[in-house]
Amino acid sequence: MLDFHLCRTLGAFHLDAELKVPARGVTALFGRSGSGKTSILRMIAGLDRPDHGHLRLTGECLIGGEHDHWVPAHRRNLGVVFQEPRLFPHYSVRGNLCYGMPLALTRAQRQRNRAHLHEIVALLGIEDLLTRMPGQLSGGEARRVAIGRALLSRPRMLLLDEPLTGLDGARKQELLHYISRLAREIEIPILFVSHDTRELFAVADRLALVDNGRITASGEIGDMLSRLDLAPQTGRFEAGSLLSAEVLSHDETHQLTRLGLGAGLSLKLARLAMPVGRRVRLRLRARDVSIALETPLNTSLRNTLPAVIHEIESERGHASAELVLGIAGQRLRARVDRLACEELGLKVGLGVKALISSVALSGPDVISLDVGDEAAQQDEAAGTSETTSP
Ligand SMILES: Nc1ncnc2c1ncn2[C@@H]1O[C@H](COP(=O)(O)OP(=O)(O)OP(=O)(O)O)[C@@H](O)[C@H]1O
Repeated sequence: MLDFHLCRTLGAFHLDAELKVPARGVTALFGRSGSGKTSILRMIAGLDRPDHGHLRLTGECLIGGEHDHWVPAHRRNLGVVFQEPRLFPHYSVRGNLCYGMPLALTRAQRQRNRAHLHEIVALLGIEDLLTRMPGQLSGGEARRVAIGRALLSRPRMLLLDEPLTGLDGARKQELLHYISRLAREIEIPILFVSHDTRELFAVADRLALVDNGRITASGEIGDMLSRLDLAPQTGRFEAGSLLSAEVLSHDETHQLTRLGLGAGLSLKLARLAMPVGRRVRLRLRARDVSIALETPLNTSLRNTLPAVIHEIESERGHASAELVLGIAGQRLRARVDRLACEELGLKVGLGVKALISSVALSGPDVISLDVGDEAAQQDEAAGTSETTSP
């Protein structure tokens, strides 16, 4: 468990942040620029001291408590990666990686360190960079090395402060891929600071919303993104849902993949390079979900799912209304015209059909939840995975 209540006054800014979350998987601190995310992270890392408060990590008190503890940064055993990679310019990549590794006095310890180095280097895809100097690395490569260096010190938690800032689209996707892979393959919990919902979708398991120095809500990422009351903070344009699904089959003729949502429901989208049986997380934007009262005839939409309306929010001054639908025990957000809402008589408890275009969904909207995806994708490419027709 990560449990803190940290208070600090920074000029005119008052931080009073309280959070209790399980110390496993990826927890994202999400909020606008200037909301206080970095200040919270720095106090957790031990780089700044709160005016008062407490911090406990897996039972150990690092700040506050009965004896007013203050464990200094170097004794907290946390791996911290900032926006800037901060590598040592005069050390090679290998030198940087080995810098914080635990001292190895015996042969067995040296072997353990070596095995750990190989494991992390492979996980981050930096095998070919080991002899380079930091000045010869791209922005994304330097950040992967910084994350590797933090992990090799065997931290009990990894703190990432907007590690994707300043990278272009392709480099960002690449680094996100490595971070989400790390999150699934290492057992170290990650606290991830971000102000980009796309990053959250790709890596976070839990979300804590930071607003004006306070943590205003926290919870499982799918629940948080589908909560209408949090829309002003989670972002109206990118409003959507995260659904859990499983690859059921591929239709090679039409280049489609069928994903099972549970309760016998499924939806089709463009062919994914993932084997049958793969568990995935699927992002569906609210604006890509339409509503009908009956299953429409003669439509180009390939996905018609029975749903029940759980919530409706229609704000004056907006042309659209926000809906939360229940589908196979999951929450799905939809955005429809207010006029359509009135004309169709949509209300809470009504059974409807959710219509989703298969072309609204694409590869980047689907994240694998299982480890070893690359191997599976290579199998796929080699034609060795199981493939059936829908
Ligand atoms: N040393 C300081 N003195 C005065 N004000 C400060 C100081 N450090 C931070 N602040 C203020 O505290 C607030 C929170 O800053 P912080 O960097 O934690 O926000 P953030 O959410 O991480 O922002 P960003 O996403 O832009 O990095 C801001 O209003 C900032 O101006």
